Amino acid sequence: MNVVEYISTRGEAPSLGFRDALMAGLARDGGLYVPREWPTLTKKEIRGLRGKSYQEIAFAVLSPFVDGEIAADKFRAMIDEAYATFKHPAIAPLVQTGPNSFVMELFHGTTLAFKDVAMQLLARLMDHVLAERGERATIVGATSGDTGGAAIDAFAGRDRTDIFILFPHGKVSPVQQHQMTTSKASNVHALAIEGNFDDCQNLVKAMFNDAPFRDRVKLSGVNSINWARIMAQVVYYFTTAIALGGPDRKISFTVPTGNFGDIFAGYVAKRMGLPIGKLVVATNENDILARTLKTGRYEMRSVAATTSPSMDIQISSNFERLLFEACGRDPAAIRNAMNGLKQSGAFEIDEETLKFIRRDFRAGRANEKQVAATIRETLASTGYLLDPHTAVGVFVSQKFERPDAPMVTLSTAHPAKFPDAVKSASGIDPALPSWLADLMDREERFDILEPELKAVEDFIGKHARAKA
Ligand SMILES: Cc1ncc(COP(=O)(O)O)c(C=O)c1O
Ligand SMILES: N[C@@H](CCOP(=O)(O)O)C(=O)O
Repeated sequence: MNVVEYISTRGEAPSLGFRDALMAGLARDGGLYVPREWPTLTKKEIRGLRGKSYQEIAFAVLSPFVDGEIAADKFRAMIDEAYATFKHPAIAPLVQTGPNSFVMELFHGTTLAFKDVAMQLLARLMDHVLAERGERATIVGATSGDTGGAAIDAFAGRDRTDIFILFPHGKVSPVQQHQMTTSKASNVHALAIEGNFDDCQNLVKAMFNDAPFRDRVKLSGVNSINWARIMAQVVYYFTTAIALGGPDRKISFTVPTGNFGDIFAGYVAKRMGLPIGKLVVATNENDILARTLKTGRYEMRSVAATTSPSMDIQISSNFERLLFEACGRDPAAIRNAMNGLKQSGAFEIDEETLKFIRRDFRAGRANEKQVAATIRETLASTGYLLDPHTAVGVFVSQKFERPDAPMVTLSTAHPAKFPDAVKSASGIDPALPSWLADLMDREERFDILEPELKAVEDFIGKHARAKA
């Protein structure tokens, strides 16, 4: 029996070991996998990580989750390979922007967004498990712009997988679109869906909930519904806190938030024993999470297009993982909440559960004017150029800075991914790095589909090479 078992938030799917949870993506009852118990590191063990490289810390923090299901030397080699693709030796370097404020740059991977950090490792983990089992898989993902590019980059040309990325047609930045549509690899399929990100994500979940289809094409997922995505994102909370004096000092983090995966990884770091002050949820005008923390009512509204399109999201998948924690891991409560969401687009959070959430989390929103002003003012005062998602974070973080705990805002994307918004706010046209310099001239290849499950399943069924 595994020491670390993964259980579904909805309580009606089998519990799994690490490799099966990795390949499953979404649980068969529609829930999300979490470890039955959180592994912990003592303060002494965390102190022991001081002076170690990102890769060494990743190995120490992640091994308890992998739980011996992948041989230690192989896992270590995957970590080294994954982070050798990064252009900065620190992987997630820190930049000081004020006396006690910092930006953690997560955009030094090949596709210039924080998604590369987890995706490069995920692709290697999946490849390893598929090779070991002599199997193939069909990978699906929904994207509001960044997950798609990172997944395509990480899986392109891998012969055990075909990857199908659903993105909202016309609602991602031109750079993001080209990152998804110009791959020459025959196992890559970019699907422009006539809808918004939530439609794409609903389609992905519907495919997982269609058991015959799921089994027929051997479906697996690369969104943060997949536990391994969250797990890999836990590492940079540790590296950053350690660099700033942790675990002997509490550090707070502000996270530009959409699907709640990145900030949930911060919560996991805290549960593992890392002293974290507050975790601040920063939303753009699509502020369902900020409203929820304030009112206790999770209520969907229509999605507004903003200059931070990757966060134009209403259904934050990973909020389900936090709710599961906050309600005492009661799967029936999660099933009720999710049924409410499906039927009426809303659910209420009871007082106790809300109190639990508010103990660790704070939330705020930035409107479009505030985002542009933050880009402009940060450039003027520090010479540092923010992308619009990071600007949402920096704006919100200012409300929660305290003299007793350094505040770190996660910089989730490079400004060159969103040149129009950055130029209009700052006058600067940020250049793409050398390996992407000709990106916008590369030939595009994508298919356009209606947001209908049958159309998407038919397309995938026709092109996927994994067959039961
Ligand atoms: C640039 C950027 N910032 C922030 C987010 C929000 O992250 P999360 O969905 O993990 O909350 C996303 C998308 O997920 C993103 O692409
Ligand atoms: N902002 C994301 C949305 C999907 O998030 P994920 O973390 O669940 O993959 C994107 O850029 O696609």
